[in-house]
Amino acid sequence: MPPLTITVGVLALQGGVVEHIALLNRASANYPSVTFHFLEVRTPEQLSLCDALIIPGGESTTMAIVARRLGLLEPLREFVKINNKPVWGTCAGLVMLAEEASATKQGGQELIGGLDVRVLRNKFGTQVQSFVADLNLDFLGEGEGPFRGVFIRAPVVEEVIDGDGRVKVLGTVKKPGEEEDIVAVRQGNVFGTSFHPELTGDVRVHAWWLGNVVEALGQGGEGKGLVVGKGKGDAGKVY
Ligand SMILES: NC(=O)CC[C@H](N)C(=O)O
Repeated sequence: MPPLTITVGVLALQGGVVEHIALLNRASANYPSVTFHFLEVRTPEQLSLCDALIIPGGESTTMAIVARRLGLLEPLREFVKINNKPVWGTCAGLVMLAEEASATKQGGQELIGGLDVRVLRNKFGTQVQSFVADLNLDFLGEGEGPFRGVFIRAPVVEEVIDGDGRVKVLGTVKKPGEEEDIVAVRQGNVFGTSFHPELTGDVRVHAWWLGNVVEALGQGGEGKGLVVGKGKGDAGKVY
């Protein structure tokens, strides 16, 4: 069996690209039998080399305009919704992966979609209202301590618009005096977080997601016997 090689792209039109790549590199140490390539993606050709993709934070309106100009919007939609490759969006990336967004600029903004949710952009206000909150992310596994969520002009999921229960809520935050907000969701191959794990130095969400990528790529090859994921329900599972 040939060794398993996985190429993970990070959409690099703007926003927190190098931070994601740094944490992906660290997370990849959890999967020593897999060869990972991490690739900055700016063209449809580069996207076509990827098995999985991260869409970073930044500004979703700008990202959509640049993606359109570079001919990337349709290939991204195909990547997420037709080829069903694993994709993770953080903050503006979550906005891009939503089917609907409110608080958009006049005339709306283009989205990639894939998550049957409506996001509310900039839920907590402007840059100066950025905050950090300890989150209980059960999917990280039993007994894991809280995860420091960094929220910067963050969106939240204001409504799940899929009635079939395909959208799983994986994390919430509750600010004092406010309602609980949904800040992490997954629908099949698509994962989104309102917060920025790449800015924390805490590798756990990246390691969990890479474990999912390895699993999704379904691996025979070297993946056989690989222990991945400490997520609920798959602790110690051998793929
Ligand atoms: N930190 C971020 O990614 C901010 C997201 C930005 N407010 C948007 O709606 O696109």
